[in-house]
Amino acid sequence: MLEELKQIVYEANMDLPKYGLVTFTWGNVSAIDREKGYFVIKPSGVDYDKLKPEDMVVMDLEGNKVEGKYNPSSDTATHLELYKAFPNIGGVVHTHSPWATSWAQAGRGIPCYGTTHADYMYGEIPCARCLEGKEFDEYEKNTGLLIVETFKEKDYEAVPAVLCKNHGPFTWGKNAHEAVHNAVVLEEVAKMAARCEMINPEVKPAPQDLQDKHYYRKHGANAYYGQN
Ligand SMILES: O=C(CO)[C@@H](O)[C@H](O)COP(=O)(O)O
Repeated sequence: MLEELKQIVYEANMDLPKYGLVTFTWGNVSAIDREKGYFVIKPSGVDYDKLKPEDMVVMDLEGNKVEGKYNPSSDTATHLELYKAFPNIGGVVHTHSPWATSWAQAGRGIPCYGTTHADYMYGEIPCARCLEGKEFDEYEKNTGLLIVETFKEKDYEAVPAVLCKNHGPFTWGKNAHEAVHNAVVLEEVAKMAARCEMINPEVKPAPQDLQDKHYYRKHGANAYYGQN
């Protein structure tokens, strides 16, 4: 079942080590078929160099495993909450990519310091707070709900990325390939922003007109946040 989507998710997962976003098994990609009501995700704890397309795990939208010899990724419940809350996304990525994870561990969102950031993400990339107390009882589900809460006043399509404090980044897109692309962009932007602050600790975000111009030029007339 869903063999084509398994192949897509397998290839997207293999892009994570290809772009230097993961070490060992520290990451996962999924994609959803909303018409069929299933999503496909990487299996938990399987080394990337041993992964095969047929190893991908098929889940329903209640979080039940439908097909697959392995357990689904430990972050599956987070992916599911994002699919439920963000209707226009088709793929989700989670990694521990070093620069984005460093911002997450520092508990800071990433300001927009330049055009590379502005071309892909509108304004600051937020850092969601860390879970507390009993919230850890349903860790992965509540991580997803916390991301959704963080985007209550933000356009998830204009900022397809979030940092989870003391954990790491999640990105999304209209499909798995775009979600991986956004994960690569996030890591590069996180690296540049950290170095920018090292070079000039007084640095300020890029002028709003520059941010608007670059985001608008790439995403079209209705792209400005809040002007749709
Ligand atoms: O955040 C974590 C663990 O801290 C997970 O993302 C793992 O790094 C990947 O887990 P699997 O996808 O292999 O279950």
